[in-house]
Amino acid sequence: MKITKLTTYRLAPRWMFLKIETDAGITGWGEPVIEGKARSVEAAVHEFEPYLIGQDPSRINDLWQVMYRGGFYRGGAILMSAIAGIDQALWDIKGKALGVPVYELLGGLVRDKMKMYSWVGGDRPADVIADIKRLREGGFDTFKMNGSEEMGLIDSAAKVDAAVGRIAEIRAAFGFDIEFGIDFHGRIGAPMAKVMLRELEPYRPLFVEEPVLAEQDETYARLAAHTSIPLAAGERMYSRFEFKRVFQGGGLSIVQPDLSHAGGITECMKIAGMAEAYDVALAPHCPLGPIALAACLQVDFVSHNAVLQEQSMGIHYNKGGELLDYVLNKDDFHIEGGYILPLPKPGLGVEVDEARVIEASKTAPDWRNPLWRHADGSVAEW
Ligand SMILES: O=C(O)C(=O)C[C@@H](O)[C@H](O)CO
Ligand SMILES: [Mg+2]
Repeated sequence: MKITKLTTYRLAPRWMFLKIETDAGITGWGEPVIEGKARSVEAAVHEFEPYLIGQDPSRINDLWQVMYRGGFYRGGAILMSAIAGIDQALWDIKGKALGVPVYELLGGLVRDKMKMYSWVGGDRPADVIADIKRLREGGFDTFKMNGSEEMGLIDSAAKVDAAVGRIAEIRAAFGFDIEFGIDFHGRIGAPMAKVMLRELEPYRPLFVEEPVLAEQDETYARLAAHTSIPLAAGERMYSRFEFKRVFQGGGLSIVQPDLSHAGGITECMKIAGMAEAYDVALAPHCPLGPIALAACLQVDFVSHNAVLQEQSMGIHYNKGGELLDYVLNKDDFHIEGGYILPLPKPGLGVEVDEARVIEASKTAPDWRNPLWRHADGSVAEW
């Protein structure tokens, strides 16, 4: 079998799908994208074409190494997201060619169902109580929300109290019958992270995510020494070589590699294994589309230390497109009681509605995250 064509489709809400065709008529789909830089990733995918056209798609490991090492420069959000989507599509082809789901090629199921969580609130975490109530009726008992709005490197007790007050309201409304992660989203710098973690202790969140920006990953261990709250990060780390430093330095209880940013299934399987060796839990990041989620699930269902899976149903970013809009086999994404079952079909398990994808790609938005500024006019982390 030979790779014959790569086609990319940017489409609402902020996703990009990649279709890889072969001379055997088997097609694989991937989701290479960086939110807000889809065009850059699209260019990167097509710059990899000369390494892929005419090659045997079953040689995923060799093609991965060629893409990673063959161009001298390596790593980073754009190139690793391009490799991620190509890798996903190659695994999709392999599974379809052999007639089995990818998790069978990775050694088979370690669990019968996978725990999911739902986002509540938006960019500015306002009223999450109503969201939690609604989603609990749908069977979810685990949630995630932004922990604060803009936060200065040093900020006021009032700002801290406003952020912590929202968490206190959740516990007052639901007690400890629900679990939630608090995403600091990199908005809180190292000085205030210590303050916030101390004030959040009594409310026992399941985890705090991106307690500082990935570029301050040496801080994780220092923060972990000050709090019992499990710390999580990983969506802005792009290879096992970045995660290596975090495992060695310590401090993270949960790693959240993104299957569409960190080199795909091939790379995230290696990250998952490294995490297990350090007794670190795996909770893949996935605020994206169905192919990205399907790739996450393939890794979740074969990784002993996978504990939680993010999914984007109802997420505040999904304006103009919802998780399963471009999926024909919607029923296979069977979520019940906050768990999802393994996707049964060969490959990644997603039957893409290609006609709808092509149509949607004609009006693809150039999504960008908002640019926030502090009261003094300086740029604020979003
Ligand atoms: O889902 C998460 O944990 C996020 O922090 C969302 C963030 O990754 C946005 O997708 C960036 O545009
Ligand atoms: Mg996050």
